Amino acid sequence: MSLLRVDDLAVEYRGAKVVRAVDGVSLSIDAGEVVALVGESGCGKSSLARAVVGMETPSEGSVQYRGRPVPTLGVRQRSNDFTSIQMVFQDPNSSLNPRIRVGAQISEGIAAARRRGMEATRPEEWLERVGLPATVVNRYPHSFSGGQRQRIAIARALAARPDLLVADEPISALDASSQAAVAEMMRKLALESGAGLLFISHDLAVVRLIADRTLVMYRGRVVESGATDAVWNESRHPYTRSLVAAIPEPDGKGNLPAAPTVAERAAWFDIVPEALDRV
Ligand SMILES: Nc1ncnc2c1ncn2[C@@H]1O[C@H](COP(=O)(O)OP(=O)(O)OP(=O)(O)O)[C@@H](O)[C@H]1O
Repeated sequence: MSLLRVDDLAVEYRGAKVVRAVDGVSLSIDAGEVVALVGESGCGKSSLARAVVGMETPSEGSVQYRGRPVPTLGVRQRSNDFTSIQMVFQDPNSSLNPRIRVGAQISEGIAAARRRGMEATRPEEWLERVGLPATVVNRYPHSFSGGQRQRIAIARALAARPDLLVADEPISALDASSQAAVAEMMRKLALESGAGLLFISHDLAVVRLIADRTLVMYRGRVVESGATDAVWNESRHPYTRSLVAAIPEPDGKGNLPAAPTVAERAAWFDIVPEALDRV
């Protein structure tokens, strides 16, 4: 059974006119798998993510987590079963409480894991895992940079020991130099705990670095999906080809590069593989 299964999902917003933001999307994610959802702004990625975590009610179709329908958010928060789904948003300020010390916020995640019978961990451990010193545990969010705050939001989500982590544009608010490293860190930490990761981004270059499978979304529909390297090297849909073509070509001849190795990917982003262990 898949960890997450989305079947023929539609999400509509009803105002003066009906906006069909997600239009018949199906996907599945297994434990230990990183699946990326890419597409331009407004194509429906956030609407899909919100439906996956129960923040949006499907107009059609279904979202099943471990074979059961995902309940709406209020019900989910009261049910220990569903604290095993965590979400990281683009803007860490929307998920961190400015009046609570970061260590206490990470402890909320730890408490959620404890309620599901997981062993106790300390907030300092999670800070160190996301590349921050344990000594910052008693500071408030305002004393950190935007990038550091996002690391704290990721630490809090991971401290809840999720089986499924849904990350909606988690790196787009970070400065360019740390985007790839934070994305790689999320992959590493999610997989270390055996979780599945749905990584949403408009940036195919970073997705190429971390995702096992990629789905390309265009105007509410998935127009292409498959192993990331196949989507990269053998994309069929013109929209995917335009996304791929927008990324600088390493060979300079207009040919798509062959599937890169992990070391090549790391080099492409100027990451020393050892450095990935430190972020
Ligand atoms: N609450 C809402 N009410 C009405 N329309 C909405 C609402 N939320 C999103 N939409 C519309 O649904 C469509 C998809 O939006 P969505 O935010 O899901 O896309 P996205 O790919 O995540 O874009 P972005 O990367 O800019 O967040 C857009 O046309 C958007 O204007």
